[in-house]
This record gives sequence, structure tokens and C-alpha cells, in this order.
Amino acid sequence: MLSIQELEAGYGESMILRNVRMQVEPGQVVCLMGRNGVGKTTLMKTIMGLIKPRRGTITYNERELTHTSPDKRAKAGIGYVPQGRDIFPMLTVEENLLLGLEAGSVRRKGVPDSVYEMFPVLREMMRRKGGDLSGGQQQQLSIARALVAEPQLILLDEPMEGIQPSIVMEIEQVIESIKASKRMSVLLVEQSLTFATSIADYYYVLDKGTIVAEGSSSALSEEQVKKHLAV
Ligand SMILES: Nc1ncnc2c1ncn2[C@@H]1O[C@H](COP(=O)(O)OP(=O)(O)OP(=O)(O)O)[C@@H](O)[C@H]1O
Repeated sequence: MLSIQELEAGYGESMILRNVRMQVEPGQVVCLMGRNGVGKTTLMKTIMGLIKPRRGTITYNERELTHTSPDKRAKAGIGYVPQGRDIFPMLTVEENLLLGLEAGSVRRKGVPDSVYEMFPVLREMMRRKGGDLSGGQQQQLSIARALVAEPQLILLDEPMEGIQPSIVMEIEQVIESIKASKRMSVLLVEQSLTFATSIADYYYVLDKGTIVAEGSSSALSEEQVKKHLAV
């Protein structure tokens, strides 16, 4: 479904990603791991079209998207939840979610019930301002906002970062239920070995802008993680 070949991208003169190859198959949960600063966010942004690659191709559902705009990629069915929680603090939870509808290609008036079923707390807080939610709830809102557009592939950049363990579990459950629904693929940046081996199907390790290890998550050993991820 998503296929990346020989991708090179960066900022101005500085090339961050070199010769990146990656595949995400329909229904797969793929975990992208790597130390701080190796280029994980740069890769997610390049997939979403926020950074223009210098070389290589990005193909999605047999369509080449390498040079298309971020909104065309969103309309093609790619959802993106950036690192940090970029919700609109002055808008209500419901208004934040309705904005998510604009991104996709689905014509719908309201927030689908399935999204509130995944995040019951957002239904309870529908009329509250986004800025009044706790950090974990804002993270749930930012994932839910991407889901209302009903993407086929969702990119999640460190969704578990800096949130309390109980919310981490809720977000893991959401990812598990996305996986169980078999309607969406997930590509997420996550450092936890437990997550990578328990929920993800496949993993990639990025180091200095290139993929240095990959494989089925069930075969991911602590030794490999230590080798590639220890600081
Ligand atoms: N806007 C930018 N302009 C120039 N350099 C940047 C910019 N954003 C990131 N970089 C550099 O690109 C490199 C890769 O950063 P990136 O954020 O992709 O890494 P990361 O693996 O996601 O790290 P982290 O886990 O800390 O988020 C870093 O050296 C960073 O300093």
C-alpha cells in the first residue's frame, strides 16, 4: 500500500534521510524505531508531503505521490498525527474533530460514532475547550481528529511520548482496535520494545537517516534493540 524507494530528504543543504526503503502493507502495524535525532520525524513529514524529497519515490496504492501536496495525500487516504499535540485549544473538542473531516475525502456532516466509541472520554468532553483537556486527552483528540477523515493509512509520531501510563494503555488499545478492524494500516514512531513486539507486525530501525534493521516484530530481540537504540 505504501512503498518508499531510495528516498533522500532533508532541510536545505543538509540531507537527513539517505536511501530509505520501506513498505507498509494493508492492515499492517509498522513500528519505526531509532535514537533521538536520526530522522524519524523527517521521514514522517516527507511521507506526508511536508518536506520535499530530493531523490526517490513514494507510492501509495499504486499511485506515485512523491511530488503531490499534503492535502492531496490526505484526500488519498493518509492521516497524520504529528509529534506533540497540535489541537486547537480555543475550539471545543467537537469543533476540533469536525476540522478533521475537512482533511479527508469522505463527505459526512458529523463526527462518526465509531470515533467516539474508540475515545469515550471525548464524547463526555465534547463541549469543552481543547485547551482544558489533560495532556493525554489532547493526544487522544489529536489521534481522533485524524481518524474522523477515515484514512486507510495513519502516521503516528510518538503518540505515547510524555503521557501517563494509564493513557498509554488506552492509546495502545486504540491501535489494537484499529488493527483488529483491518481497515487501516498504521505507521508509528515508538521506542518501546514492548509495544513493538506486542502490537506491531513489522519494525524498521532508522540510524543516521538510513534503515539499518527491519523484520517481523515477533523476531525483534532485546539484543538488536540494545545495539541500535541504546544511547
Ligand atoms: N526544521 C529543521 N531544519 C533543519 N534541521 C532540522 C529541522 N528539523 C529537524 N532537523 C534536524 O534533522 C535531524 C533529524 O531530526 P528528526 O526530528 O527527524 O529526528 P527524530 O529521529 O524524529 O528525533 P526525535 O526522536 O528527537 O524526535 C536532526 O539532526 C535535527 O536537528
